[in-house]
Amino acid sequence: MIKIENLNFGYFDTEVLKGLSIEVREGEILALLGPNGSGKTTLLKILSKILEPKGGTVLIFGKDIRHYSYNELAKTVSMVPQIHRANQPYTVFDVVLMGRNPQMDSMFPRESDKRIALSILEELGILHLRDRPYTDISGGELRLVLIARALAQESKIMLLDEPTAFLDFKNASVVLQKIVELKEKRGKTIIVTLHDPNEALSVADRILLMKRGEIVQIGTPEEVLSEKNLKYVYGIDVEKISINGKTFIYAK
Ligand SMILES: Nc1ncnc2c1ncn2[C@@H]1O[C@H](COP(=O)(O)OP(=O)(O)OP(=O)(O)O)[C@@H](O)[C@H]1O
Repeated sequence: MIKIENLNFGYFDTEVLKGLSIEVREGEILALLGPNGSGKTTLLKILSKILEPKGGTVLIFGKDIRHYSYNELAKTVSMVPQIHRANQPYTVFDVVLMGRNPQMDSMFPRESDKRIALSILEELGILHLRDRPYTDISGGELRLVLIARALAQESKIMLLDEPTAFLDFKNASVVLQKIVELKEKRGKTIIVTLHDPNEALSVADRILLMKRGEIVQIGTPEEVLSEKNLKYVYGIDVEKISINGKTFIYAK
């Protein structure tokens, strides 16, 4: 579904992604894990054509990302950014409706587009915010709105950059459950950056562990989240414990 070969990228003279080769399988949740600055967001920005590779290829459904128009790519790939500056006081409903743009033939949303936006707001438990300006909501509420906007896009591939950042304990768990549901019920392919290995353990089919723009290991959570790998990547000692058949990782 996504095939990345020998991908290189750098900002100015600084190399940030160094010869990455990865295949992302249809219908899987791939979690990107790695310390701050390891290149996770940069990789997502390349997959959503915000940045262009400096070397190597990215194929999405067999087609080079360079040959996708922005509109065509937006039908296939949606992105929930890590940082979003809300400038204009659009209502929450209008922001979510904007997610329908790539699917619309004219400038005007159809009734069906509005229905989709409303049902997504309801599904994420933020229907009560629909008429509020999205400049005047909390950081966690804004994150849910951005997730709703990406869902409204109805793309096969979703990229989520730290979707649980700023969320309270309950909403973080709602979003993680939603990610799993999106895969299981809607067949989405999801690439998600996370910081907490426990969150990655709970949702990911596979984990890509990165350090300074390179792949440390890609594989199942059990394979990748070894004490040795985590020590190598984060420089801390961790311990894995099992409670009722579930594994948890904590820093010692
Ligand atoms: N616009 C930019 N201009 C120059 N350097 C940048 C820019 N954006 C990111 N970088 C640098 O590229 C490297 C990778 O950054 P990136 O944001 O991809 O990492 P990350 O793994 O997503 O980090 P985090 O977990 O902190 O979000 C870092 O060294 C960062 O300082």
